[in-house]
Amino acid sequence: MLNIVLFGPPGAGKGTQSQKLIARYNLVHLSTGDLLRAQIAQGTDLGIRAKKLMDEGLLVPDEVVIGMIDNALQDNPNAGGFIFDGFPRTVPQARSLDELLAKHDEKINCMIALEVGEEELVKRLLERGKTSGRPDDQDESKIRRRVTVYNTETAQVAGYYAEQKKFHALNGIGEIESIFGQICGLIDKHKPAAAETPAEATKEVKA
Ligand SMILES: Nc1ncnc2c1ncn2[C@@H]1O[C@H](COP(=O)(O)OP(=O)(O)O)[C@@H](O)[C@H]1O
Repeated sequence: MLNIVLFGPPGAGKGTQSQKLIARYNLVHLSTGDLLRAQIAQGTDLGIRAKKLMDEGLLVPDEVVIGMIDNALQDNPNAGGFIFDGFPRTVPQARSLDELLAKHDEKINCMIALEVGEEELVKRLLERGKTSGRPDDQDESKIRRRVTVYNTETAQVAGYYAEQKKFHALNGIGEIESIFGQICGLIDKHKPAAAETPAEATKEVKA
């Protein structure tokens, strides 16, 4: 399996690049933002509680998103791998993700961070807010709060993956296709050599 964390502040382009990556590598896209918005649309208790926080640009509690990811991993036993988008957003979430993947004998292969400065993020999100219908995209002060939450609570997740030598940063400003090409270059360098594993395993069994 190929498991990638796509990382970066709100508006960095994670969703756009995820769509292209799932097609190229046959992966399942797990966006905690999308999963939460699905809960809101269904009017579940979880959705009602999460909506208040999301509309204010604050994070929902770790155990809520960790539970959703746990369920999603179990719901996709035959996936070729996953793109985690918008998750993990805190160090406890990153630790939990490692534990959940370990239960399935899996791990994160690489984490790719898209770097974009605050003024560009605000511009992009206000533009997205014109059509996305997302309350958190329509108010500049809420957008800036999301960027601040990213800088104070989420940015340290990069250090967690750097310690595991899995952190890679790319400039998120540029042509979508060019950024996609750079992401694919990194993935191709770090993806597991699928063909080698079974052959090695067979050799060991014989020996
Ligand atoms: N992993 C997470 N942990 C906590 N809250 C989350 C997480 N993922 C999404 N959220 C909530 O959902 C909101 C929207 O997330 P998302 O769709 O990823 O948007 P964006 O990255 O564009 O801000 C966040 O501001 C936060 O309130």
